[in-house]
Amino acid sequence: ERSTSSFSYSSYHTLEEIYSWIDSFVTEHADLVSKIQIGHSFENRPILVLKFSTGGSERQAIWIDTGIHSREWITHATGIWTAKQIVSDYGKDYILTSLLNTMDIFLEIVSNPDGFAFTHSMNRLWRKNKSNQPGIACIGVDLNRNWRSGFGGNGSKDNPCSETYHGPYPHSEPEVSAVANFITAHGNIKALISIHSYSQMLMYPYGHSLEPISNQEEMYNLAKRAVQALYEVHGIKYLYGSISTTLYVASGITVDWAYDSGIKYSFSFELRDTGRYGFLLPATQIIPTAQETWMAIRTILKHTLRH
Ligand SMILES: NS(=O)(=O)N[C@@H](Cc1ccccc1)C(=O)O
Ligand SMILES: [Zn+2]
Repeated sequence: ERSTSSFSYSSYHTLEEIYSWIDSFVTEHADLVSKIQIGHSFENRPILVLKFSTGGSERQAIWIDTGIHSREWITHATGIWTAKQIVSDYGKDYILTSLLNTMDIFLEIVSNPDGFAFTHSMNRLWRKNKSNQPGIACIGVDLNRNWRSGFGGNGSKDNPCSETYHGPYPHSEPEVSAVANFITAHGNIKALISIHSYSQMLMYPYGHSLEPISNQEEMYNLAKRAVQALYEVHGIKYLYGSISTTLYVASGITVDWAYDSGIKYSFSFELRDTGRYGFLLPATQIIPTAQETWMAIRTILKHTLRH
């Protein structure tokens, strides 16, 4: 990709196309965006994060990740569109402008590069990463079960052949430890948004237990406002609430670890649709999905900026 102007935001792309787009995007917006490598995957692919910053040092920041589950292609596509929206909103939209004048945004688009490459090469419905252990027949750990929060609990499996295999120990997976170490070292992340598909839900901790978080009321009301902002774009309805009560019990998940690490505004999205196409969402829905998701994300950013 020599320039992002020839990149189609309404198509799905390969890992190589996305990494190449990232380089062009950073070159074209060098005043606002930089590329950080926070680690490498099991198969030694770089793990890349876009940093949106207007300067300063150790500023409070927002973390957004997409693509933890490799088959959820709508999430990477939404991440790419969101990156473009952030740079075009800065200087125009008062929320993004005031946010980026005092805070940074980190956006990890391909959080599971090995799995993503595999969905293009061998198995479109691959979910996990590609790590393997000697003597074990099945490959891959579920990167949304490997976090040190309720690790190994209900809603995760210790069978390596399971789609929700939690891995041998917390943060055993390089794709998880890279993010956990980055966030811990940064120490000033105020909100975390981990984007999945599908089901059309906006959720917050906990997943590993039915116990309400301390700021449950605030999170419920914020999720309600975010879902309303999303609905107003294309009329798409989302459910919202805590993960364990809205969806199912799941242990070792990103947002529970984030919340327990002090990131009070930790959310997880399940994007379109509700099952008609599922993970095979047609590319014609990429931009409408990204547009409506942005309005929900913007609502969360606005609240974080003010609290
Ligand atoms: N995206 S999904 O189909 O895998 N569903 C997710 C649901 C989910 C999403 C966020 C936190 C906990 C659980 C999963 O990890 O099971
Ligand atoms: Zn997922």
